[in-house]
Amino acid sequence: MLPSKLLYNPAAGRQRERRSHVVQGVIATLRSQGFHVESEATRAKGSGAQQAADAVRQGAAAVFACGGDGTVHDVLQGIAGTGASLGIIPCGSANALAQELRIPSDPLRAATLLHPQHSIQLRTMAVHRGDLPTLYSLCMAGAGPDGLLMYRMLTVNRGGLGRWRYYEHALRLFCSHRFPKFQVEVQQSDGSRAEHTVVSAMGLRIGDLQGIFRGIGRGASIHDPSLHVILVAPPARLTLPLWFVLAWLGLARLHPGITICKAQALVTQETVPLQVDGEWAGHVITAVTMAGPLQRVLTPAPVQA
Ligand SMILES: Nc1ncnc2c1ncn2[C@@H]1O[C@H](COP(=O)(O)OP(=O)(O)OP(=O)(O)O)[C@@H](O)[C@H]1O
Repeated sequence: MLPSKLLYNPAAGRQRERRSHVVQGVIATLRSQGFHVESEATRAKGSGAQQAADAVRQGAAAVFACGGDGTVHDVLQGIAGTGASLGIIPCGSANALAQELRIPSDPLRAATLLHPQHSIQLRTMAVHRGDLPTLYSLCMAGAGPDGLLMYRMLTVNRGGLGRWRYYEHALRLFCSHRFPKFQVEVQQSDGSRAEHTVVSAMGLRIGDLQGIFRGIGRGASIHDPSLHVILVAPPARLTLPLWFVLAWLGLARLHPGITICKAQALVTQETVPLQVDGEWAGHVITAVTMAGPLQRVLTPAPVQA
C-alpha cells in the first residue's frame, strides 16, 4: 500500500454540498487500488502547498489534489522536487491538466483508473519572480491581460458560477483597460534569443484551455519538452480580439500580430501582471523556464513520456 494524502478543496467547482460524500467514495476506491490514503480539506486559498509539503514530510509518497487546476497548482508547490507523486481527482470548474492527461472529469471514475504503478515523469516549468519564491507549473504562465484578470478575480465572489465569472470579467477588463506593451526575450530551443514587444506573453504546456479559451493553446502538449510560447503584439485593442476569434476558429497562426514558437525560456524585461495556472502570481519581472524538477504524475494508463 502506498502511503498517500488526498487534499480536497471544499471551495472548488460546483456541487460543493456533495463534496464530502464524493471524497468518501474516492477514498474508498483509491484504498481498494493500493493507496493507503488519508484525506484533509484545504484550509484556505493557497494552503494546499503547505499541507502537501507537510504530508510528504510525514511520509506520503503520493499527494492527490481533489479540486480544479488551482488546487493542483497549490499541491504541486508543496511536492515539486520531493519525489512524491501527484494524483489528480478533478472536482473544479476548470480541470485542464486532468483533461490533458486523459483523466476523466468524473471524480469517482478518475479514482477507479489511478493505480500506484501507473505514472509518468513530466518536466515542470519553473516560474522565477524576482525576490518571490519560484513557482512550479505543469499548465501555463501568462503575463499581461490574463495576469490582470486573475488579479481582478481575487476580489470576486465566484459563487459557483465557474467559468462564466471569468468570461464576464475578461470582457469588462477588455472594455475598461488599456494594456501596456512590454519587452520579452524568448530563448529558443536551438539556443538563439529574440526580443519582442508584446501586450501578452504566454508559456503553455497544455493544448486545451477549455471553454471559450479552448483554441488558444492549440499545438501545446504536456509531453513536449519545450515551452509553447504565444506572443501578442500591440495594439491590444486590435490584436487581442482578433487573436481570440482566430484561436476559436483554429486559425491563430494566420494572425499577423501573433508569434507562436517553441522555447526553453520566456523572460520579461520589466514588471508585468502574472498568472500561473490561473492563479494570481504577482506584479513581477518574470522568467519562465523549462528547468523545473521532474514530477511524477499518476495517469490512468502507462503513457510513453
Ligand atoms: N478552503 C479553501 N477556501 C477558499 N479557497 C480555497 C480553499 N482551498 C483552496 N482554495 C483556493 O480555491 C481556488 C480555486 O481552486 P480550484 O481551481 O481548485 O477550483 P475551481 O472551482 O476550478 O476554481 P475557479 O473556478 O475559482 O477557478 C484556488 O485559488 C485555491 O487556492
